[in-house]
Amino acid sequence: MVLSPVIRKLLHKRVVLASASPRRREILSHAGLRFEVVPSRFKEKLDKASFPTPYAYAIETAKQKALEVASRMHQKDLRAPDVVIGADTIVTVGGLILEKPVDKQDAYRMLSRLNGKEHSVFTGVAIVHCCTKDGQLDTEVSEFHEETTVKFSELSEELLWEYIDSGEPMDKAGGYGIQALGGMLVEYVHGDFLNVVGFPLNHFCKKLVELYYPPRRKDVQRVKHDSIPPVDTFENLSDTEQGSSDPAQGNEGGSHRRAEAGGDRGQIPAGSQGADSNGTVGITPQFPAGLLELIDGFKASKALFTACKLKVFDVLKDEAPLKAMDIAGKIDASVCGTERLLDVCVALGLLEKADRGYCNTDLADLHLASDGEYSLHGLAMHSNDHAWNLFTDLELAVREGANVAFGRKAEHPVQSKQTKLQFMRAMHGLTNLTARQVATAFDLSRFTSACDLGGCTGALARALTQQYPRLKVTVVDLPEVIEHVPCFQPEGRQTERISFVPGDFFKDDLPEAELYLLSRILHEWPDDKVHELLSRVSGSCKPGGGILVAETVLEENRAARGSLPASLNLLVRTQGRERSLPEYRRLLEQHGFWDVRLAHAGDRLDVVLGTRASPP
Ligand SMILES: Cc1cn([C@@H]2O[C@H](COP(=O)(O)OP(=O)(O)OP(=O)(O)O)[C@@H](O)[C@H]2O)c(=O)[nH]c1=O
Repeated sequence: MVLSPVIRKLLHKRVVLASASPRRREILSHAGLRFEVVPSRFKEKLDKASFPTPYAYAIETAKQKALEVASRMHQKDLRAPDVVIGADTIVTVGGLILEKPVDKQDAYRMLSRLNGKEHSVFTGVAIVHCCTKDGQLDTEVSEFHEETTVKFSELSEELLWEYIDSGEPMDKAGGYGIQALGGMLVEYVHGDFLNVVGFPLNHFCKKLVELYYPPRRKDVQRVKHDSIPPVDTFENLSDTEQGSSDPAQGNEGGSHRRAEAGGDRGQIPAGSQGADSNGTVGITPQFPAGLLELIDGFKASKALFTACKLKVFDVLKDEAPLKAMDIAGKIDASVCGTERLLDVCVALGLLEKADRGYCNTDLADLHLASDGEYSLHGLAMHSNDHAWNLFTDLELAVREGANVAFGRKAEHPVQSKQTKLQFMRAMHGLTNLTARQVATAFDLSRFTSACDLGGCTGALARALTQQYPRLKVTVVDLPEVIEHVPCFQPEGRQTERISFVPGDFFKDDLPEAELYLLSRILHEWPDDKVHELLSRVSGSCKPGGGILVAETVLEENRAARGSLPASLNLLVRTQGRERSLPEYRRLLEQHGFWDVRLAHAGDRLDVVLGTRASPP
């Protein structure tokens, strides 16, 4: 359960805690936050003397920890998380800053300094909002610190050494852990206890309120005291779109984000304030810009699809800058229509416009032109030509359920002749973007043979053979898919360790392999077919062999990161569905796989690995 709506603001973002501290992880997960943990590699050795105050040092260290993780993840995934949280806790006494002791003697020196005295514990926190623009990482840092005063009792040498010998002091600032044995050393605490433990949760929530519910202009005029509400009013904050839900887009937010259609989110629209007879200003809701963006979302998608279909990004990849008139000539379209479409693409961050004409952004060059390893042109076209039509029947699919919809409307993505190449293009681009992360989510070096069922163009097989020099991969897919595979072979990069076998994994014998791969396959099928397939895999897989399932795994409350629209996609198109980890675990265990583990493989994909147990 999440008590604070402001924590809920982060639930649909990819949040990363840049810390190895188990205490921070525990405090934040108890608060209901969902996040990944990526410990920072930033070395804590900034020059303390160069900071005006101890907390300035802690804040800077926290910031560097978070920025290191943001930039590492951005380099690795080509996309940074939405929010990275870094923290640093220090203890100060008599003008000295104490961090974690390096050995027992150091712990003794620290504890002796604290013995019988008051000291301060500071935690600096950095909340880094990230966005990727034209392939570059853009960050916006919010930071704060919290101070707590702690007094130690007079402690004997014997007690100090006994405490040191317990091993507790070694990974803790100041050489003690107030939450455990160290609590016995403490006479009193003034301030936030959790701040001493390593994370000032209360101040963190206040900071989020400040970021996610920026004060409206009229409130700023009327409220003289601190505009951040005390923590006991968090529950009163509405979770509807009151003001910016994204600090990087709010009034105080970063200039790096696009301006909102519909105006400044933090402003009250003209004419919406009314004074009553007492002269009190009435409360009018803020302009729901986020909601309008959602209502208009389909128009933005359609503009992107149309520009892809008309090959605008291909034209501009070959030759740029070009004026609207020249582009219109090349794509055989009207000048006025083309100009409007191009301007929308500029507003969507897909094109750039200068005096000399329009150019692709890096994003469009990389992903929206139809060639290139990481092109998503095929996916955009598949969405335009198929998903779009199916979604017009979403209401029907919701009313009647997937089973009914399947019989009447759905088609297997590769069954229709006209669509199979386009579908292959869509899958190829998408798989290329995630294949390396799937291949490296677990160490698969113990396997020497793998079979990729429904492996389509072999994009995952290629990443696997690149990663594991001993591995041979057999790709099984329908004959009409395999027939087109040569169109997708990157020149000069064929490998003898990949073979393609035409076949139907529901009917034909599965090739022998130590590891079976099912990437984005299981979600396509209803439960009975999933059982049928897993039982065939289980029958072919020898004890000790493995099964690797790449899917978007639903979080506990079924809200997967950014993948909810995809689950509707399955509803309108197939009888399949996304599943949670317990569901995958149960499925695999039912078919004789044990030690089922999960790893994330980037933004929208997870990997589940199971090992074939010996038959009883
Ligand atoms: C005073 C006190 C500190 N701590 C721990 O001390 C570490 C501080 O070190 P840090 O450098 O801020 O963090 P880290 O553990 O190195 O992790 P990282 O964030 O990766 O740098 C954190 O763990 C805190 O909980 C306690 O557990 N209890 C206490 O009473």
